[in-house]
Amino acid sequence: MGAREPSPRPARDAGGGLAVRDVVVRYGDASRAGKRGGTTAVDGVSLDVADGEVLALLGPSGCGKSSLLRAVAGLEPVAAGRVLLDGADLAGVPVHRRGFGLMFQEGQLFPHRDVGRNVAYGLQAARVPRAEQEERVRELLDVVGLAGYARRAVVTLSGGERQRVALARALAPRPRLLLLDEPLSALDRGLRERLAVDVRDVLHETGTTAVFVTHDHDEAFTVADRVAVMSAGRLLQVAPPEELWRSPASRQVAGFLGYQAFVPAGAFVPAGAGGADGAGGADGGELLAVGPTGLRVVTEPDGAGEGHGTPFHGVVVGSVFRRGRAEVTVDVDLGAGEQRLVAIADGVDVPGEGDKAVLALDPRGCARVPG
Ligand SMILES: Nc1ncnc2c1ncn2[C@@H]1O[C@H](COP(=O)(O)OP(=O)(O)OP(=O)(O)O)[C@@H](O)[C@H]1O
Repeated sequence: MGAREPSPRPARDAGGGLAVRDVVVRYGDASRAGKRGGTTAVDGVSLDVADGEVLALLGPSGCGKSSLLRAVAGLEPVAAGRVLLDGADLAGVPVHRRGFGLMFQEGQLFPHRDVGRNVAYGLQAARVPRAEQEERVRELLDVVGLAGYARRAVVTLSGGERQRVALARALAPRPRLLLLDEPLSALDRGLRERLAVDVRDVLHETGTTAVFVTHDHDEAFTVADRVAVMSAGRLLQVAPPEELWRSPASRQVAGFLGYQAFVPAGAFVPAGAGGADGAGGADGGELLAVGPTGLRVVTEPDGAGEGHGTPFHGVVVGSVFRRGRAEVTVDVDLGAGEQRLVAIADGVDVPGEGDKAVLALDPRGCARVPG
C-alpha cells in the first residue's frame, strides 16, 4: 500500500459528517466536578468532521482526547452537549447501532481466527453473503498491503502487520465513521512513521470519515486533513496541518507542536534591504516562536545573509548528526534570557563543544504568536 499513488480526495458533502456540539464528559461525582471527586475530562468541545475528512485529535496525555472519542462512539455518556451524524442526534443510540468502526492501540485481533476471518468479523455479524465477504476481505487486505495473508495465523504477524489487519477489519463493514485511538503508539518510531503514511492513503482511498487520536504531532500532521489541538478538556485550535504549523493560535499550541523558544518579535531584525518573510516587522507585543529549524549556525560576517536576521552569539554544549544534518545544542540569549536551544548547522563547519557559535534566526522556521 505504501507504493500506491495517493488517490484524489472524495468530494465532501457540506451537510454530512460528524458534528460535536458543546460536549462535556465527566467521571466520578458530576456534582463535585472541579472540586472533589469528579473529573471534567471534556469541557464543552464543539467541532465538525466533514464527510470523507480525517481529523486528528492532538494533545498531551490526559487532555481528554480518548474521552471525547469514546463519547462520540457512545462508549462514554455525554454529560452535556450533543453528538450528531449527518444531522441526526445520536443521543440514546447504542454503540453497536451507530455503525462506527473502532481501532485501538493494540489491534485486539481474535487470536483463534486467521487474518481473513478477523477482517470478515463485522461482515459475518452483518450476515453479508459468504462470497461477498471473501471478495471484501481480499479487497481490504490488498488496500492495507497484505494481499495473500488471508490464511495466516495472527500470532505469526509482526506488530505493524497486526495493526494493518485491525485497520482492514475496522474498514470492512464500510463504517460511517472510523474512530482510531492511538492506533500506532505501540509500534517503534520508524514503523510508526511509515504506517502513518499508509493509514492516510488507505483512509483517503476508501473515502473514510475518521477521527484519529494521537499525542504525536508528526503523526497527526501526516494522517489528518485537519488537526484539532486539545488541552485540559478544551479545544485550543483546529486547522489544516500547514496552517497550524505556520500560525499557531497561542504560545501553548506552538509549545506543544515543538516550537522550542519564544522571544520578543523584535528580536528578529531582518538583515539587508527587503527584510525577510514572516518574522520581520513591528511586533505589537507578539512573540516569535522559534521552531526546530528556526535557529541556525551561520558564518560571520555574512551570517546575516540568506534572509537570516542579525546574528547572536552562543556557546556550544554539544551536537548530534541526525537526518542528514548537524543539530547543535547552544546556550544563547535571543532576547528573553539565556536558554539552551538547538540550532541547525547546514552547509557550515560544525562548531565543537565549548566553542562560540554565531547564530541567526531563520524566519522560515519561526512563527508569530500572540504575546
Ligand atoms: N474511567 C475514568 N474514570 C475516571 N477518570 C478518568 C477515566 N478515564 C479518564 N479519566 C480522566 O479524564 C482525563 C482525560 O483522560 P483521557 O484518557 O480522555 O485523556 P487522553 O488525552 O486520551 O490521555 P492519554 O493520551 O494519556 O490516553 C484524565 O484526567 C483522566 O485521568
